[in-house]
Amino acid sequence: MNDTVISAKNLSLTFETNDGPVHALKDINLDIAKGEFVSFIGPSGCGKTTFLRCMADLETPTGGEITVNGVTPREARSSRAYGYVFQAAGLYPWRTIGGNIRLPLEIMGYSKEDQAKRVQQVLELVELDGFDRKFPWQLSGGMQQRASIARALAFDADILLMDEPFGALDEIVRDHLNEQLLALWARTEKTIGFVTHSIPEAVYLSTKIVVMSPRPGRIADVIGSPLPKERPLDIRDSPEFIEIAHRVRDGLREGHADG
Ligand SMILES: Nc1ncnc2c1ncn2[C@@H]1O[C@H](COP(=O)(O)OP(=O)(O)OP(=O)(O)O)[C@@H](O)[C@H]1O
Repeated sequence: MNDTVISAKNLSLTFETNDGPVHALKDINLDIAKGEFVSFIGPSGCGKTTFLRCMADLETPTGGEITVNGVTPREARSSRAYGYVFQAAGLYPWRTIGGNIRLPLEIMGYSKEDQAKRVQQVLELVELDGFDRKFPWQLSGGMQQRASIARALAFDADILLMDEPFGALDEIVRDHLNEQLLALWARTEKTIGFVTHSIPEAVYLSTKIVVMSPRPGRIADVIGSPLPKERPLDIRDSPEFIEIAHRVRDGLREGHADG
């Protein structure tokens, strides 16, 4: 059985700018299997966001190939294969939390009844039940980010692409959201692509960590995690965790040395 969900082969993307070409991605080869939690980590400008945007059909590669569920990102997008969570929660302030989550469902033409059912389901998944009538500004930053995850989950896509969703939050809130995201992933068995700058976050969440390096943006190391699926927060003190974190750090250092 072929369970590859995302496959990049010699994927490249060069932006033509006034200052000359920027090689945001060069010869990226990576397969992501169904149900994996894959983090992308690397210094600013190494192409993490660009890679995620290529998967989501928000950017067009200039070389190589990328498929999502065996088809082009464009086709996958029109079959609603993925939900996308941006760095900032990006909720509309004039819509309630329920209204924000409902928006993609309205656009997709779900019935009113189905919309209400799905909003309720995803609010429960992110532990925000009861908050559907609140406005975004009535919620904390962490709750807003959860609402934005709920919005990406609303149409039940199998793939969730998340671009540094917790970057702006303090560490305690982030820890809590990391735990909740892992629980949600375990429950829903979705395939997740996750951009982060944090080594502990990448190691805690992932089944696979992709270390990237800049100029040109490329993959420096791919680290499979031997950690069990069940991960209490204190797993971060275990020797296995610390060993993977070291390897990620080494990969990041090598990338910097090249630059
Ligand atoms: N639309 C664009 N036009 C020109 N250059 C771009 C564009 N988008 C990204 N880049 C450049 O491509 C490179 C990769 O950018 P990208 O945002 O993917 O990096 P990143 O690893 O996600 O960075 P960060 O961690 O800061 O978010 C950078 O040099 C960036 O300046």
